[in-house]
Amino acid sequence: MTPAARVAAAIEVLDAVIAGSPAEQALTRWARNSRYAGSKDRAALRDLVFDVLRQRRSALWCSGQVEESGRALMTGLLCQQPEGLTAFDGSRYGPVPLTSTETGALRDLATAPEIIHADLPDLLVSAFRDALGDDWLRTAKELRSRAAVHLRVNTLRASRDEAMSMLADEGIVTRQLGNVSTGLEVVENPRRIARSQAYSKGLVELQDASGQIATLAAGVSPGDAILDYCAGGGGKILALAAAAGGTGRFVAHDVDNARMRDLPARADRAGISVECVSGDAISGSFDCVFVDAPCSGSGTWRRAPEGKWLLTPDRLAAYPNLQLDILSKAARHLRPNGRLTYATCSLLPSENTEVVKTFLDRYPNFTCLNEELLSVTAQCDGFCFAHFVKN
Ligand SMILES: C[S@@+](CC[C@H](N)C(=O)[O-])C[C@H]1O[C@@H](n2cnc3c(N)ncnc32)[C@H](O)[C@@H]1O
Repeated sequence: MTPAARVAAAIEVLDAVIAGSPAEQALTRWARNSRYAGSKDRAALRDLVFDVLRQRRSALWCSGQVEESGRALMTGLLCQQPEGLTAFDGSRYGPVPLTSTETGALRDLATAPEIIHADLPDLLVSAFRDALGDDWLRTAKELRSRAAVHLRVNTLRASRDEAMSMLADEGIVTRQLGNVSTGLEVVENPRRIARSQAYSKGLVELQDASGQIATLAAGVSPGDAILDYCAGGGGKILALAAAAGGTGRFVAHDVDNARMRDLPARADRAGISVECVSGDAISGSFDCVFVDAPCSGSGTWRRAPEGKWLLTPDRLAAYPNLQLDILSKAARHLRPNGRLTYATCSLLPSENTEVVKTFLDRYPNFTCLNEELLSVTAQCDGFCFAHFVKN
C-alpha cells in the first residue's frame, strides 16, 4: 500500500471508532476485508490510528473543524508533520485532496491554548490538575506520545545479558532499563519479538517497567504461596513467580475466566506452573496476595489511548467502591503476617491513596508498610502500589 492508501484506510477505521467501534475491532475488521494489506501495512495503519487516538483533541483543533470525522482527525494530525499532508494527493487509493476550505481552516498547534496541548477531555483536565499539581501538564503531554516497548527478562530461564544476546542474534536490539533489574527496552525491531526464539522459549515477556517494579517490590520469597487476584493475562503472577525463584504455589484468579485464556501457554513458555481459578474456587491461604485492580488506566493511556476519551464521570466515580470491594475480598485469602499488595495503573488519588485509607479504616488488623506512585516518564508508565501486612 502507498502512504496515501494507508492514510485513507486510517480515515475509514477512525470513522468506525467515532461511530462507537473499539479501535482493535475496527482494525481487525478492516484487515479481514483488505486481504491485499501486508503485515507492514497493518502495523503502519495501527500506528496512525493510535497516534490520532492519543492526540484526538489536538488533532481536531489543528484541523480547524468543529465536527469529528476520520478525515478531520487525520488532517489535524498530519498537518503538524513536515510533508504530512502530501498523502492527500488524489492518487487512486488515497484520500481525496484537501479543499481550499479545509486547508484554510488548518491551525498550528504551537498557537493552541494549554488545554489543547494536554489532549484530555475536560473532566480529566480538572482531575489531573487536582491530582498532580504542577506536574499535570507534563504528565498529560507525556501520554500523547507512543510508549517504549519494554521486556521483562525471565530470570528462571536466563540472565539479562543472555536474553539481550539471544535477542540481538535475531536483530532485536535492546538496552537495559536503569530503573529495574529485570527490564529491557527494545530499541530496534520490536515487531519481531512475538516470533523470536527468546520469546517463544520464555526468556522474555512483554511487560512495562512499572509492572516489573511493582512485582519486584512485593517482596516475595522462594516457597511462597502467591495469589494474583485480578490476574487478567497473567503478567503479574508470572513476574511474581519468577521473583520467587519459581518455587512455591502460584494461583491466578480473575472474575472473567476468558481474560486468563492465554495464561497457560505463557506459563508453559516461562517454565512456571500456575493454577487458574475463577469465581469462589480459591482454596488455601497465601503468603502474598496481589491485587492489580481494574481502574481508569490513566497512567497507561499512551498504550491504551481510547480509555481517556471513554471515561465518564459516573464510571470514574464508581471505581473506588469496586476497588475497595475487590481488595476486601482478596484480603480474606491472606495468612496471618502475609503481605497484601494493592496496585493500579491510575494516577488519581481517588483510586489510590483514598482506597488505601478507607481499607485501613475498615480493617484495622492491616498495616500499610508503604505506598508508592510512579509518575509517567519516558521510561515508565504511571502506576501506584501499596503494601500491607496482616497483623
Ligand atoms: C488491570 S487488569 C489486570 C491485568 C493483569 N494483572 C496483568 O498483569 O495483565 C484488572 C483485571 O481485574 C479483573 N476483575 C474485575 N473485577 C474483578 C473482580 N471483582 N474480582 C476479580 N477480578 C476482577 C478484570 O477482569 C481484569 O482482568
